[in-house]
Amino acid sequence: MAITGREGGRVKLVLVAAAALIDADGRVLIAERPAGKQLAGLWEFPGGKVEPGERPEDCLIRELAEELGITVKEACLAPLTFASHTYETFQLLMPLWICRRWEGLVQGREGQRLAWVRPGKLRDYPMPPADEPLIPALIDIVGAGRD
Ligand SMILES: Nc1nc2c([nH]c(=O)n2[C@@H]2O[C@H](COP(=O)(O)OP(=O)(O)OP(=O)(O)O)[C@@H](O)[C@H]2O)c(=O)[nH]1
Ligand SMILES: [Mg+2]
Repeated sequence: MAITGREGGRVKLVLVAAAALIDADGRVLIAERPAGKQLAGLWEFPGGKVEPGERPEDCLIRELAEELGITVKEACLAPLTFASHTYETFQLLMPLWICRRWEGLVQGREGQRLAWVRPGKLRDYPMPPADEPLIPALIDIVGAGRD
């Protein structure tokens, strides 16, 4: 049988590379999607769409520089888990890497608000539906946090 989407039609697959940056206190960085973008106001992991012909790791390093102003070495990215979520108009496939080392100061380069959050508190921040299933993997690897 042919591979079909939820409606029985063809599915548009969108590949997004994302990172969970972890600080020395075991907090995870999330960023608020700016007004005007799809899913505005929701908190997400930094990252973005993989361009045609681009390696996902190169995409993530590029997006972390563009969005946060930091330099990340590929050796400092470890695969953690992935999201596969059926949105109305596309199928999101989003590998999530964990990163504990980077160069530079993390800043919201695109005007987005940032928050460093203990994994056990991530549910206090509204996230895209694709992201909720990723939280247990973060709690497993980092711990829920003290408070
Ligand atoms: N970066 C990121 N995108 C996510 C997450 N969860 C999630 O559903 N998405 C979706 O994945 C897609 C990636 O979008 P993006 O806006 O980050 O892509 P981008 O950085 O390349 O921006 P652009 O397309 O505006 O240039 C969006 O449809 C977004 O809603 C997440 O945790 N992080
Ligand atoms: Mg992005």
